[in-house]
Amino acid sequence: MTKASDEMAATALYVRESGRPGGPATARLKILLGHLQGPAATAIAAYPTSAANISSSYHPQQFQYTLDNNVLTLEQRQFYEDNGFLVIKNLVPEADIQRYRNQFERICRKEVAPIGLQIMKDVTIAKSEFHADEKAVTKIQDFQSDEELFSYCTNPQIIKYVECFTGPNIMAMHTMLINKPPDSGKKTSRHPFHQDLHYFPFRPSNSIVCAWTAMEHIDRNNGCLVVIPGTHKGTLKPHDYPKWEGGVNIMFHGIQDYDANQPRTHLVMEKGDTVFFHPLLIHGSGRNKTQGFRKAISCHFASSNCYYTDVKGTSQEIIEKELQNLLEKKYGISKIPLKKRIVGRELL
Ligand SMILES: CCCCCCCCCC(=O)SCCNC(=O)CCNC(=O)[C@H](O)C(C)(C)COP(=O)(O)OP(=O)(O)OC[C@H]1O[C@@H](n2cnc3c(N)ncnc32)[C@H](O)[C@@H]1OP(=O)(O)O
Ligand SMILES: Nc1ncnc2c1ncn2[C@@H]1O[C@H](COP(=O)(O)OP(=O)(O)OP(=O)(O)O)[C@@H](O)[C@H]1O
Ligand SMILES: O=C(O)CCC(=O)C(=O)O
Ligand SMILES: [Fe+2]
Ligand SMILES: [Mg+2]
Repeated sequence: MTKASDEMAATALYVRESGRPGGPATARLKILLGHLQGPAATAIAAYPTSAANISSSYHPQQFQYTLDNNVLTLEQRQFYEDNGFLVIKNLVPEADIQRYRNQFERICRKEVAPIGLQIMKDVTIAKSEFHADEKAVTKIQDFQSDEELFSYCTNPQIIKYVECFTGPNIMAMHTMLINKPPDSGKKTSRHPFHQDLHYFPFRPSNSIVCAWTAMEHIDRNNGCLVVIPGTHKGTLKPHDYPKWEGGVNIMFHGIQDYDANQPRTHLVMEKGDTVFFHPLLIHGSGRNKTQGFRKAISCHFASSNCYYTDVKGTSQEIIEKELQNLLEKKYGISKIPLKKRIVGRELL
């Protein structure tokens, strides 16, 4: 694959937003390729593979979900192995979080418009005539082209931990800043229980990890993350929209047949605390019962050794179809497979 076609694939998402491909920001974005294709493969070859990493582990049998690089204590490794998540307290400095907050506000005020950025509104607001500024934005996605927000993904403190799960050659695959609004009374501020892998057309799942950082104190009052420990050991479950009376946000698919009796853990976190979790871990977030907009920033990282998969004929086909229909309706663009829409950015 040539450099030009590589970039064309990588900018597929951006073409429809900005009306023009390329440009300095997109030139630095690369699609995550299978390890046999394209220029990304050159970069990959310079690094040890994650397989090599696993085999150099002191605990090859014992540990399946973490790598041996002397960052995690034995207890921390064991905790992630058993539970599928790990909270690191006070990881991201307050000054950095203030920068993300300021940039988010600039984006909401439309002072900056990063290429490829998706702005999501709460369903209650999206379906009404009310279009205020940041109060209408429930989350932004795909901020990989925004240097200010992307500095979250390159934060050395974050990367140090990410490497424990992905190995050293890392791609930032999906980014979000979530601005959970006060619940309107319809419970639409909830995020149903789901597995993030449902949205991702690449594997293996053990080489993917989400970092999610609280931008303020978050507890059950303003809708904390809720996890079902140990569920990362299961398989990807079928997802669809939950049948909630008050409505559900677009693309907020949930697991249909989850066991409501499984014990949940509510993650109470302070500003800067960061949870790393496996893409099969079942999680969601509760209602925001406060008047504030609850903020968190997150990135899904993957090893560059991951490869894209075709979701056709799998339980993930539903999200691909939904995105294709949306694009067709909104922009008249014909069918783009999911694997062409999730664009990673290499951490250089
Ligand atoms: C990743 C871990 C899991 C996290 C969950 C997030 C899922 C992540 C999945 C992906 O990211 S897949 C990878 C690629 N990502 C994307 O393609 C981003 C998809 N997002 C979008 O395309 C736009 O952000 C979206 C269409 C959702 C909103 O864009 P706009 O604000 O320009 O849309 P617009 O206002 O024109 O609304 C389009 C339709 O959606 C409706 N809509 C918008 N926001 C809504 C909402 N929140 N709830 C329900 N409906 C909503 C809106 O009413 C309208 O419906 P109608 O055509 O029937 O009028
Ligand atoms: N029927 C359901 N289907 C899928 N997920 C659900 C369902 N009911 C609740 N959840 C999810 O359970 C998680 C936590 O629920 P929790 O009970 O803590 O929050 P809440 O119902 O919003 O608030 P609270 O119970 O504290 O008043 C959230 O991720 C929520 O979206
Ligand atoms: O509510 C949150 O902050 C988490 C949402 C979430 O899990 C997701 O978008 O995948
Ligand atoms: Fe999620
Ligand atoms: Mg509840």
